[in-house]
Amino acid sequence: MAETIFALSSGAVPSGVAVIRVSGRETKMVLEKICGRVPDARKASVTRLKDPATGEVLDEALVLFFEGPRSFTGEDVAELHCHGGRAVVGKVLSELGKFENCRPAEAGEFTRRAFYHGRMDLTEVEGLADLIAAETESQRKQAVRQMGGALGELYEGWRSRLIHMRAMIEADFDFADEEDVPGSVADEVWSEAAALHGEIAIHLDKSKSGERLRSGLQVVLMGAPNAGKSSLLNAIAGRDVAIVTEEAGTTRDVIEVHLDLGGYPLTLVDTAGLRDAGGIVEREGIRRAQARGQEADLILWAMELDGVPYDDPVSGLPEELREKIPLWIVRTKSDLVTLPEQDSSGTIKEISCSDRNEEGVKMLISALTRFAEETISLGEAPLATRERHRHYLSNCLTGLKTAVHANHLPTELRAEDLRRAADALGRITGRIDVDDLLDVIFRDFCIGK
Ligand SMILES: Nc1nc2c(c(=O)[nH]1)N(C=O)[C@@H](CNc1ccc(C(=O)N[C@@H](CCC(=O)O)C(=O)O)cc1)CN2
Ligand SMILES: Nc1nc2c(ncn2[C@@H]2O[C@H](COP(=O)(O)OP(=O)(O)OP(=O)(O)O)[C@@H](O)[C@H]2O)c(=O)[nH]1
Ligand SMILES: [Mg+2]
Repeated sequence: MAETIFALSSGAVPSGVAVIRVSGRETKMVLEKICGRVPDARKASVTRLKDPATGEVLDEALVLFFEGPRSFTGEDVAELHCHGGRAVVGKVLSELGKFENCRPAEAGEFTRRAFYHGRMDLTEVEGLADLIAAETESQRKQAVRQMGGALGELYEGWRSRLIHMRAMIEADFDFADEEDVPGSVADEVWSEAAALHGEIAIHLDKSKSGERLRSGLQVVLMGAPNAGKSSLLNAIAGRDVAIVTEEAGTTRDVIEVHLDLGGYPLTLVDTAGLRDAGGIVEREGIRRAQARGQEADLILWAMELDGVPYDDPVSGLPEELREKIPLWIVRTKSDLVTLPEQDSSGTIKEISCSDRNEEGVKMLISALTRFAEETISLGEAPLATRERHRHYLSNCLTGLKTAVHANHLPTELRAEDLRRAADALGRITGRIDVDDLLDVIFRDFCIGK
């Protein structure tokens, strides 16, 4: 933190305006040298930026100064809102680099300083990263909520209940020898711990939803060669994404399209048609198709309405994909034959469509939209959104469970399990030693954030 950092915080140049952010101890000195003065804190002022050595005007900018600790990072912060030309931005950044103890910021470093100075907890930091990555309304909503502290507050609330339980147990120790204090305090604590275990278990159960919302549902198109998968992908995407030919074995690579279905994110994946193929390239394509199928939230099994026996419609689908993953049969090329009665028996859902028939494609899109709504419905309660959260939540549950059930063990040991449970929650919010986690969390940030 000894160094002052700077970076372009707005998007790619050229742009209408470019925001260059500076944070750290030298901020005031930088402003004096480059603007001629330190502007009033938290007031926008139009200022000429000058080369400190020659006095040459670099740009006319809007300048903001935030005096620490009332700033985004908690340090002195300046923002130079310059014109967004490549040369302007390049020149201002290079002048900033000439000041002593000033250097370009690393990815996420401003936010890292905000975390370090206690302006944000780790779940808020993650929420901010998610907000910048958000592509759909539901993702934006979840991220704004998490950035605003909803998830962190939930976990800190649970943690303070655990800390309170331990305090009760310790108080019970202190009074244990005195006759007039009833020995039931501990019993109460254990029933409270059991109740908390229940709450956290429910929350953990729903966490898959939060993660799916963050990363988008994976829907994988699979089927025999020539079934019409790529045509369907193009029809749903509304553009010509994948190559379509009458040759079986056209698609080899995995092709992804990101869709926004009623605000829910869904990635539709086109894959190579499955068959016992000879060529090396096609075989590799089929291997990748099956790997994507394994990770899918839903498989769309494409097959022509005509010509394929109805007794085993999914023949060709690897055994291991049949049971685990929801699967819809999509009868393609429905324009070529008259439709049989729709059969919607069992868990397998059937939809008929054709890339030549808008109605069928629309039906499929609305079925996918409903699937997304049902799978990742965004309720009122904040959801865990990362594997990291789930990991520590289950550590917390283990601690709680051990404490509750170990009634044959001395209370000190059971209290120690409560501490472990509380620490696991503290690792999620970043209140408990997290140095080892930070690099991973900040790795995905943009420079300037
Ligand atoms: N120009 C600009 N726009 C931006 C940001 C920014 O840093 N600069 N933000 C960031 O990337 C976001 C806004 N977030 C911010 C959060 C806190 C503070 C801040 O100065 N907080 C002080 C004062 C709060 C107050 O006056 O109410 C504090 O928390 O003490 C600034 C921006 C989005 N837009
Ligand atoms: N009439 C009609 N032809 C279709 C329809 N969908 C696809 N086709 C034709 O069927 C052939 C194969 O279509 P593709 O979309 O390439 O099939 P695919 O399943 O992606 O095939 P592979 O990539 O080889 O596995 C092409 O000639 C398409 O024009 C449809 O709805 N109606
Ligand atoms: Mg194809």
